[in-house]
Amino acid sequence: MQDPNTRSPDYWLANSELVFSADQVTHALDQIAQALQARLAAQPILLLCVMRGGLYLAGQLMQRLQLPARLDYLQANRYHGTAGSDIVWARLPEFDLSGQTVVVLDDILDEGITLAAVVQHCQQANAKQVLTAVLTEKDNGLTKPLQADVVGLSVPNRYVFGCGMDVYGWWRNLPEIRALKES
Ligand SMILES: O=P(O)(O)OC[C@H]1O[C@H](OP(=O)(O)OP(=O)(O)O)[C@H](O)[C@@H]1O
Ligand code: HPA
Repeated sequence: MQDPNTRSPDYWLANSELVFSADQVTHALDQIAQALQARLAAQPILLLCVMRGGLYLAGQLMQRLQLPARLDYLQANRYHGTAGSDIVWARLPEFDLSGQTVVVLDDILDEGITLAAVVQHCQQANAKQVLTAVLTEKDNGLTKPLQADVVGLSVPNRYVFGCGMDVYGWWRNLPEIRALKES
């Protein structure tokens, strides 16, 4: 079998199916922003983007949230190709989280291990409040270590990509969400 790392970006498009259109994603982004706005009112917040996948959601929400926000990021890597493993912390936030209202942003809550570890980090750094928002949650039937406060879209129990999520590094920039075909 061919090494998936050597596949062309077009291969992944051809071997996938649409799950949510760009319009559906836009609607979900509007709803995430509204839900956060309702919970936070005009409170100053620190947006904490979980790189790399959270970048798309963070960029979209920054255009929608009308409250005083600062931005920081961390990088937690857990997936190699389509398989999860232990978290490798490539970067921790630069801001002092102590006393802050932190809004953690990520592309997907799959097994929940990454988001739980990020929330734990914020709590250990004495954040005043930690809210979590994910663009998608995978409907995989697992008992997860946490639930996100705000979830945009529920995706099927398949490997999905687009809107921040990659398939072997490709297509984080896709404005729609697609799922790999089951072989
Ligand atoms: O709920 P979990 O099973 O922990 O999976 C979710 C995490 O997996 C992905 O990160 P990844 O490690 O692939 O890094 P990336 O953000 O650079 O794609 C994704 O961006 C989430 O952070
Ligand atoms: O289905 C997925 N797609 C992209 N990234 C992911 N990280 C965990 N699950 C996924």
